Amino acid sequence: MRRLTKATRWSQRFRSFSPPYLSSIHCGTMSRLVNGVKSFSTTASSLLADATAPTARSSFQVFRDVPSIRGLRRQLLQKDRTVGFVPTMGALHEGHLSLIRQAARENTDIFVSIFVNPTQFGVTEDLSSYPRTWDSDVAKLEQLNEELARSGENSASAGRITALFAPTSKAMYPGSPPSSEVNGDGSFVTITPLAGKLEGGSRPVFFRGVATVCMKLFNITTPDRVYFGQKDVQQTVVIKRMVEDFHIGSEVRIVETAREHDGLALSSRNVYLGDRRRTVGLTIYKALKAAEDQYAAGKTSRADILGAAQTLATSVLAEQQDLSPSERAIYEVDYISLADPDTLDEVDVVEPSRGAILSTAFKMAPLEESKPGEDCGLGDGKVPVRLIDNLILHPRT
Ligand SMILES: Nc1ncnc2c1ncn2[C@@H]1O[C@H](COP(=O)(O)OP(=O)(O)OP(=O)(O)O)[C@@H](O)[C@H]1O
Ligand SMILES: CC(C)(CO)[C@@H](O)C(=O)[O-]
Ligand code: BAL
Repeated sequence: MRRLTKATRWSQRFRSFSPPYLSSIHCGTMSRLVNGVKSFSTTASSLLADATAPTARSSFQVFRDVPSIRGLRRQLLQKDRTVGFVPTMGALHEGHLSLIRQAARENTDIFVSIFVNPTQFGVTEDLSSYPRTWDSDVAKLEQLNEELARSGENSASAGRITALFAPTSKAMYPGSPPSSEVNGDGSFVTITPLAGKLEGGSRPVFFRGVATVCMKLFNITTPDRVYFGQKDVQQTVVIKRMVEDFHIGSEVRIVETAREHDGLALSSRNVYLGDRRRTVGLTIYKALKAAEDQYAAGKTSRADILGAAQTLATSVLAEQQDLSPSERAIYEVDYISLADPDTLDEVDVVEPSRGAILSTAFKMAPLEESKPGEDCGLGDGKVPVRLIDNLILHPRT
C-alpha cells in the first residue's frame, strides 16, 4: 500500500473539497465563463460595464478567483456604491436569506460567498458530509434578487446581489494547503482566548479556520459592512474582535436567528436530522427558553438560570433512554453556558447592566434503528448532527 506523505494527504483533502460541485455546474441561467467570472443573464454583464445602472432585471455574476471580483469591487468604489458582504458555506436557507435582505436594506450591492472552508473543520469533523446544494443555492439567490428588485422599485437605496463569490480552495489558499491539525502549519489568524471557549472546546481548529478565511474574504472584497447570523453567536464575538483588533474597515452587522415555526434554529445541517431527531432536537431550544424564563422572572444566578435548562435537557434524555432503539433519539449535551457578552467568560451572576449570552450545543447521535418508511433525513439517520443555539439575555436598564 502506498504511504501518503503529510503534504499529499493535505492536498488530497483540499482537492476533494475544492468546491467539487462547482466543476460540474449545470445551471440553466449560467451562460459563460470569462476570466473566472460566470455571467448570469445579459443584464448582469452590463452591470460590470456600468455599475451605476442596474435594472429591475439585473441578476448577479459568479466569481471563482480573486482578481475578477476585485475588479468589480474597484468599479463599485469609483461609483460610490456600498458593498454588504454575506459569507456562507452554501446549502442556503431562510436564515442566510434574512442576512442578505438586511444587507440589501443597508447597501447598494451585496456580495455573497459560498465556500465550504476546509480549515475550520478538524480532521475528524464533518467536512465530507457538509451539505452542498449549488444549483438550488443559485436558484434561491436569483429568486431573492427578483424579490429585492420588486421591493426596491419605489426606493432608491434598495440593494441587490451583484456578485456570488465561489472560489476554489486553490484561490483561497494559494500556498501550501494549511493544516487542520491543532498544531499544524499554515498562515493563520488566531483570536485567543475567545477561540478556545465553548465551540472551541469541541472544535479546536474551528475559529482559527473561521478567522483565517474571513480575514481573506474581507481582504478580497473590502466590504463596507459584513453580515453574520446571531445563531453562531461565538462566531459573531470572534469576528467583532478580529475586526476591531486588526483595524478592518468594515462594520459588523448581526442579524437575529431565523427559526422554524416551533423555534428550532434554521441550520444547513438540519437536513440530516429526519423526523425523530428533529422532534427530540427541539429540546435545545426549549432548554434555552426555560433558562430565559428564569431571567425574565427576575433571577440572575447561574444556578437558577442554567439549572432550568439542565433539568429539561436531562429529563428529556432520560425519557428517550427508556424507549426502544427504534423509537428513541439520543443526544449528548456538549455545554450549556451562561457567559459575558464580550469575553465569553462564564458568569456566576448576570450583571443586569451587561446581560449575558445563554448558549448550548447538543450532539445528536446517529439513530440506532429505523422503522420502515420513517423519514430519517439525509444520510438515513447515520450522520451525527451537531446543533447549536443561543438566546441573548438583554441588559435590564
Ligand atoms: N438560522 C439562522 N438565522 C440567522 N443566520 C443564520 C442562521 N443559520 C445560519 N446563519 C448565518 O449564516 C451565515 C452562514 O452560515 P453557514 O453557511 O455556516 O450556515 P449554517 O446554517 O450556520 O450551517 P451549519 O449547519 O454549519 O450551522 C453565518 O453568519 C450564520 O450565522
Ligand atoms: C463565516 C463562515 C462562512 C466562514 O467559513 C462560516 O463559518 C459560516 O458559514 O458561518
Ligand atoms: N456556521 C458554522 C459553520 C460550521 O459549523 O463549520
